[in-house]
Amino acid sequence: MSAYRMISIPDAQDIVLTHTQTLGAVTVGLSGALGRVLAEDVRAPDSLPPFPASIKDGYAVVATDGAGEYLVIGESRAGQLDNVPVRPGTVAYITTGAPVPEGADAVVQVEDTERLPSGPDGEHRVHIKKAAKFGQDIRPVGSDIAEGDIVLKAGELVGVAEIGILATVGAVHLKVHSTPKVGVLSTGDEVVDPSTLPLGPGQIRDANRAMLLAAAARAGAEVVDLGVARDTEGHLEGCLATAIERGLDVLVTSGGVSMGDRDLIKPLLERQGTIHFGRVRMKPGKPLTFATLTLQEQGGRKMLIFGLPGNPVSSFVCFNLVVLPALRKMAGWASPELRRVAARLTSDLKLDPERPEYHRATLQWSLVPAGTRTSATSATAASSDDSTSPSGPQPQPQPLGACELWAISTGNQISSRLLSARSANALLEIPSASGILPAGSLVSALLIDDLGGMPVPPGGVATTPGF
Ligand SMILES: Nc1nc2c(c(=O)[nH]1)N[C@H]1C(S)=C(S)[C@@H](COP(=O)(O)OP(=O)(O)OC[C@H]3O[C@@H](n4cnc5c(N)ncnc54)[C@H](O)[C@@H]3O)O[C@H]1N2
Ligand code: MOO
Repeated sequence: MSAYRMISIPDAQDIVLTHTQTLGAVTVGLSGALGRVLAEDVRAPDSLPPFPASIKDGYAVVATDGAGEYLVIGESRAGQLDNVPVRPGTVAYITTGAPVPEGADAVVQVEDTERLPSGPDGEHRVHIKKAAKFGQDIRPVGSDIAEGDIVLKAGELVGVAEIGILATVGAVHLKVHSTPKVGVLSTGDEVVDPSTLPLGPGQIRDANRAMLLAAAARAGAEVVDLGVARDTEGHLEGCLATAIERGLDVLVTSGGVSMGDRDLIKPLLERQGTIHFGRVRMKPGKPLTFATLTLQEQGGRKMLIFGLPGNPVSSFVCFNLVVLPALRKMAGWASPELRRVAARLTSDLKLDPERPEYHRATLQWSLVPAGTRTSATSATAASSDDSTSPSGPQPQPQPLGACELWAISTGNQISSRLLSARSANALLEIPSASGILPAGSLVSALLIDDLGGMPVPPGGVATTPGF
């Protein structure tokens, strides 16, 4: 009988986030800001465009002049202009993005003009064929960004477009939240380096360390590979001491948290820190353990320790559900939880009467044609339980109907089978109950990957008319 009370998943997540502090701010250069959370508002020091700018290649004119033949008194090109004012009865050649010369109040695109032969004195003349409206094809000063505008707020995540926005406003030194330093340690005498070939008796290759290092790195963390701890108290203690010395914010271990006599993680954490929970009602991941260590010798700072179960899928699921939100909170995310969407099952799922299950699935967007009711039968017909060839409901021709996400199971969900996480972009939240959840049922799905890479259904996704 375990000494640890079994707690619910939301309680476990709350406990973790309560013990997680958002890290302070550091200054980084523009290219270092990608994926980071801003720690201060960013304002525009000047307007964009900084001058009235032409939207077209053409002629800068005085709108009230109307159509007719005009003298071209100069030109304004992006980056250089003649500084000759445009007076009524004259025009200036202008290129896209160039400053509209003083006196001009409209631009006529080159397609609505005809260049006339130069006169004997070499003067350029042009026939403006269409009268312009005041302000036509001119971007006024500050029409894209006004001076003093807050272009990005503290708490915003910097993505690719945000890098462009920051560059536009000249923000090349940025205050962003620090990202956590995360160490990953595997445990177990049977666990050997991935390069081992052939395997010795009883050995298995270390899948968790590489996977969890990758997961932490993708979450933006600075990662530290702590290797593999042998199943002895002494070696494990030594590994923990190294983790402390390395100044980690977070230590993630895998294995050694269950009920075996060589499952040494919980006893170690009990001796050196505080265990906040040691069992969670979830499948997979039941022995998930969370502890904090107060490091007196480092100013009393706290290190978070996640003892993930050794089964690779359990590690994968627990990382996503509890470690990732903690890393996000540390890095400044205001809402660090995984995002939920609704999806329909493409196949029946067997329910677990004891534990709610996080069923790995690949979400795929598809159309339900107008007038077609989603039913268990139609969904089952298109379902696949085979992780090697995910396929969903066939796309239907127009008209457009409801847009739905379909959840395609990755197959056998045993927690040793990491192939059940292959191509998974969601964890389906399947409540604990007896019996079968039929295909076509609507379930909630936690996103664990970018939906931009979701599979395209056989035959492609029907397009919107006009695209
Ligand atoms: N008597 C009980 N036994 C078990 C229980 C229980 O409640 N009572 N819970 C089971 C559940 S659920 C899980 S999950 C596992 C978790 O066990 P541990 O965290 O102690 O993990 P290990 O025993 O060290 O390893 C489990 C499994 O995973 C393999 N493994 C470990 N590390 C790695 C690695 N880095 N890469 C790849 N594979 C790894 C290991 O060889 C084992 O096969 O406990 C159940 N037992
Ligand atoms: O909870 Mo364990 O992670 O089922 O295999």
